[in-house]
Amino acid sequence: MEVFARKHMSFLDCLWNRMWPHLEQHCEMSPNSGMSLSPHSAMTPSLTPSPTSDQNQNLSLKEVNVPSTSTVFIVLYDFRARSNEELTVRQGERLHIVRKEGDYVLAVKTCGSSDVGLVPTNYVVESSKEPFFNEPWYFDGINRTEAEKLLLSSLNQLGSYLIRPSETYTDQYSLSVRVQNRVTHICIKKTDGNFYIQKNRSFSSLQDLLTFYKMNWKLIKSPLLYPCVRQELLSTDAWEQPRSDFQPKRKLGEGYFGEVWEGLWKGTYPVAIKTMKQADVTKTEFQKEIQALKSLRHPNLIQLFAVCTIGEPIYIVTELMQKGNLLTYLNSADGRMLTPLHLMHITCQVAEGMVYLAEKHVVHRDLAARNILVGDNLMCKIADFGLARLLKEEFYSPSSNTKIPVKWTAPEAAIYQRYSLKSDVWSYGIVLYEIFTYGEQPYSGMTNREVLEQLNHGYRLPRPRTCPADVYQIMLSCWRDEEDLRPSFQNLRDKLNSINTNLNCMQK
Ligand SMILES: Nc1ncnc2c1ncn2[C@@H]1O[C@H](COP(=O)(O)OP(=O)(O)OP(=O)(O)O)[C@@H](O)[C@H]1O
Repeated sequence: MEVFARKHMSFLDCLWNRMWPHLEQHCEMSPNSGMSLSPHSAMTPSLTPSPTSDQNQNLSLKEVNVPSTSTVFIVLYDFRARSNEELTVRQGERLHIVRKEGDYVLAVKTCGSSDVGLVPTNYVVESSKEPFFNEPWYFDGINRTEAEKLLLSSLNQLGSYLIRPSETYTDQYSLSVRVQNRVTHICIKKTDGNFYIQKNRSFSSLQDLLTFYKMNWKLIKSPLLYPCVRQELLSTDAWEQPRSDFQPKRKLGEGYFGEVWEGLWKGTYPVAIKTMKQADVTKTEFQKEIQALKSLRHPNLIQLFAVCTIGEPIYIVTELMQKGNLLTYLNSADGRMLTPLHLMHITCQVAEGMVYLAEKHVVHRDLAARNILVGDNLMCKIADFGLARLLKEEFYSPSSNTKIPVKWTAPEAAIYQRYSLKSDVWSYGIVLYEIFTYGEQPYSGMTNREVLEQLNHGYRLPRPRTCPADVYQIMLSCWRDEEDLRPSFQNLRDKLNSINTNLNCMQK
């Protein structure tokens, strides 16, 4: 009875294993026998002993490197692990292959357990052998989040769709469709080789299923108009956080990049949320810059907390600075009370942050008091480093002269876009001017064109009344025509620290 049931109704293996658990023993084979004792032995290929290697024992996904682009393999036959080194897999499951080891592959399941183990090579087949693998709408090896990211990107539109293997169930697929600004995921089941969404309508191929639901899209409430445009996925990592974790509460301001909101992370932690439209940034640049921001950490730089790049608008989430930007702060009643000693303290902090950026070879391009943020105890932090480069050319080019902050920008950068650490040094000189004038507009009353003309004739901003003479000399050195003659940020920091120390001593 048992043999008959197993032979003729092998798809009920789970049930038979429960009813006759002892036979599972029979399914196992001696590691050295080289032949299968499985009841399916007529169908399954023969086995050679797996390579014994201590390395593979108890490996988990964390410990092995699975290339994100690795080909997905499908399991052809159930395989029960006979030692710690092997991986139990079921027909239809999908695997990433870590490497080949003789007649075995070291594999990890694409979903579920992250255990790594050996599976006989002849028990698996590349998923590219599936009949629909080359269809434009079929996306192998992507998960729900990645599908959403692709469909919601600006290259796709309402009605864009794709089919992907289910993350959770073997032999199931998901039809992901963009409906307005969200994605719906519809489950496609497969039974006896037929695919269906609704039990009473099954199709022998995914192609047929799609043809039907394109015509009868109201049944799934999602028009299927365009296969999803393929593109490199924005990488998902620990910085990517769900949009729903952030609640914008109060608008703090607006800049070229979009709006900035005070908000809460998970309902409790105060954060600043900067919003940017996907359409305004070049994607590869965005990736590069955000990657750079993630690696920067300094007490005088605004700390990046998280990003939300799935959907619109992009969120860049940073620490919240309670007192807002330095320009507004200097102009405020509190700011007006600051003594030259306080002002020196601010200049030193900004210089410290810029030394760090210089060491990391990051050019700010938009250093200005409006991009420095103030917290409690006059803590100052530089913001927006690197963001200027994210904007598409037409949004931030000298030809659209209203956009470029000419009065803060070194002439070679404003005219020839020759940005460098030394053009940042020029801008730092302007920040010193803003600090010692309590936030006055530099070159007040002059147009951008007049500023560039006057600078070319050797004109420089005058010394602010509260500015010590040696600090004004530093400002002038930042505005030297020749970039090479301008001081480095290390040099500026050392000089300002020593002036600050002297001032402090004089006060005592
Ligand atoms: N992390 C933050 N904490 C508190 N306030 C912030 C934060 N980031 C920005 N703000 C506020 O939001 C305003 C707008 O910021 P945003 O960076 O978009 O524009 P900007 O720096 O003023 O101009 P631009 O970006 O065009 O140079 C800032 O001036 C500041 O007052």
